[in-house]
Amino acid sequence: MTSSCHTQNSSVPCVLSIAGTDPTGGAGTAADLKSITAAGGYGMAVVTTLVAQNTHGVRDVHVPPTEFLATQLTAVSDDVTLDAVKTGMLGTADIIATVAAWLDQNPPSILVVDPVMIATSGDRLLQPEAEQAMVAFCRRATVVTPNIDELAVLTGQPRATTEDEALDQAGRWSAETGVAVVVKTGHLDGKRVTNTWVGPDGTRIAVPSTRVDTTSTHGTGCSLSSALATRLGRGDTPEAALTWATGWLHEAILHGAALQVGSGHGPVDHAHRSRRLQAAGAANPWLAHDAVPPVLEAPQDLDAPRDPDAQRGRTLTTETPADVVQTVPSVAPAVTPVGPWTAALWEAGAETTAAIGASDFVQALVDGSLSEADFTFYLAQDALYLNRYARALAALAARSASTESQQFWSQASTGAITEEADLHRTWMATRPESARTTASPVTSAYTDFLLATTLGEDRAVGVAAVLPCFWLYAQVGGGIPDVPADHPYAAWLDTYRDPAFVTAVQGALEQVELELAGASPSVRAAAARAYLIACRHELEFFEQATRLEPEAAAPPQRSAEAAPARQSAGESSGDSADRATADLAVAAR
Ligand SMILES: Nc1ncnc2c1ncn2[C@@H]1O[C@H](COP(=O)(O)OP(=O)(O)O)[C@@H](O)[C@H]1O
Ligand SMILES: Cc1ncc(COP(=O)(O)O)c(N)n1
Repeated sequence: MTSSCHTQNSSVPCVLSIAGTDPTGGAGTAADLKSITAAGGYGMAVVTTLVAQNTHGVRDVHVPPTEFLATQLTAVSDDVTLDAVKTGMLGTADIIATVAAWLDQNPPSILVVDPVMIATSGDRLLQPEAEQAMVAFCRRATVVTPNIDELAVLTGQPRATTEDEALDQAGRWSAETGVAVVVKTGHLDGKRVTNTWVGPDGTRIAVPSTRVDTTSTHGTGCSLSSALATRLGRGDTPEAALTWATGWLHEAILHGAALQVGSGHGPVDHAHRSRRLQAAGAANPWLAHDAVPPVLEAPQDLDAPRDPDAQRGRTLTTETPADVVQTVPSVAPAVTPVGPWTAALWEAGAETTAAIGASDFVQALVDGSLSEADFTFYLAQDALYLNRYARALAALAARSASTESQQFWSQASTGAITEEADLHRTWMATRPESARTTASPVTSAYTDFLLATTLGEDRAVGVAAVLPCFWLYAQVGGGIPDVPADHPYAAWLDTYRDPAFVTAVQGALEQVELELAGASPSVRAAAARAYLIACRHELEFFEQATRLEPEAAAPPQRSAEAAPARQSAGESSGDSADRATADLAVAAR
C-alpha cells in the first residue's frame, strides 16, 4: 500500500527522476532534482548509472547491477504515490528493460521521456545497441523531449536541418504512436530557440525564447524535461507547463555563467528564479531610505544609503574602506542634475538606478527579446499608472507657488494624459484584453504613494516623489545607443529618447532643485526619502511582469483512477493510456 508523500490536496507534486549522475551537479539526477524543486515539486531520484563527468565531458560510466535498480524503483513505488515520472540517461538495453518492467507494474499518470543518447560534450550516454530499445521505450511516454539528433534516431529520419523539417518528423511520429513530442530547436541555428509541443492530433503549441550567447548549457535537456514533468504533474495544461518550463530555463541559462562552476560547458543556474523572487519579497530594500538623516542642512549630508545585504557582506570580508565605497555603483546620469540637491539625490538613488538598468526586464526590453505578453502587461499597467500620475502632477500644479511652476506641472500633467491616450490608440487598440486590465498591487502602491505625497505632504516632498518617473525613464531610454527599425518596441523606446521628453526631465529637475533649496532641513530629508521610495517603486514597476506566475493549477489527482501513461513498449492502445494522452491533447487546444 502506497501513501502520498504529503498531505492530500497539496499542490506540491511528487516527481521521480530515473537518470544517471553528474557529480558536478549540472546534469542528470542532480539537475533533475534542482529543476523539480524550482518548478514547485517534491523531487526524488533513482540512479541508473554513475557517471564520472564534469563540465568538460565524461570520464567513465559505472553501471550497477540492474537488480539493484529494480530494488530502488520498488522502494519508491511501495511507499510513495507519484504524480509524474521523468526518465533521463538509461544507458543500456538492460536498464531500459528493467525500467519498462517497473512501469508496467506502476504506470504513472505522467511519463516524460528524455531520450538521452549523446551529451552536449559529444560523449555517448546510450550504448549504440540500445538505441532501438530506447525508440520502443519512448512509445510508452506521455511526451518525449528529444533534441534534433535524438529526434532523427527516434523517427528513423535524417537529421532535420530546419524547424519545419523537425516539426514534420515529430508530427508524423506522434500521429503514429499517440505520444506527444516537444521539438527543441536548441541544436539548430537561429536567433530564436523554440520549444513546440506536437500532439498526436496535429496540435502544435510553440513557445519561443531567444538564444542566449553562452557556453553554460550543460544539462539543459535534463532540466527542461524535469521542469515539464513537474508542471504537468501538478495539473498544468501542456501549454502552461511548456511555457513555464521554457521561461524558467531561459532565465537559468541567462545567469548560468555567473555561477562560475567549472571551466568547460558550465551548468545553468536552476535557482536563479527562486532567489530573485525571494529577494523581491524581502522588505530590506524599502528600508534604504532609513539611511537619510532626520535633517539635511547641506546636499553632502545626503550620503549614498548602503544596501543592507552589501553591508552584511562587507563585515565578513577583509575589504579596505576604499573597496567598500566602490561597491556602491556610480551611474552616469543620461540627463545631468541641475544643481547640488539633484546631484545629491542622484547619488543617493544610484544603487536602485543601477538595479533598474541591470534588471532582466529592462535588458530584454532594450534588446527586444522581451516577450510580447510581458510587454503588453507592462504597457497596460503603464496606461493605468499614467492616468493617476497625471492627477498627481495636476495636484502639484494646484499647489504651485509661482506661475512658472504651475505652467510646468500643468503641461506635464497634460503630457501624461496624452501619452496614456496614445497607448490606448496604438499598442492597446489591437490588444483589447489589455485595456480591460485593472491596476496591479505594484501599480496601485506606487500611484497611491504619489497621490498621497503630492496632495498630503509638503510640496517639496511631492515634487521629489514624482521626479524618478521622469529621470529614470530618460535613463533607460538614454542608455540605448541606437534602436534598429525592426526593434519590436522601437516606438516606445523612442518616446523616452525624444528631445522634448529630455526637456521635460530638465524642467522637473529645476523644480526639485528650487523646492529643495527653499525647504526646511527636515522637509528636505522627507523629500529625499520620498525620492528614494519612488526610485524603488520604479524598479518594482519594471520588474512586476517578470514576477507573474500562471494561474495555480488544480492539485494533482492521486486516486486509483488516475490515468496512467502508456502501458507497454510497442503498444499504442489501451483505454487508460489513451485517456492520459487525450486529456493532454484536449487541454492543449
Ligand atoms: N543557447 C541557448 N539559449 C537559449 N535557450 C537554450 C539554449 N540552449 C538550450 N536552450 C534551451 O534548453 C532546451 C534544451 O536544450 P537542447 O540543447 O535542445 O537539449 P539537449 O540538452 O537535450 O541537447 C532548449 O529547448 C531551449 O529551451
Ligand atoms: C547523467 C547525464 N544525463 C544527461 C546528460 C546530458 O546532458 P547535456 O545537456 O550536457 O547533454 C549528462 N551529461 N549526464
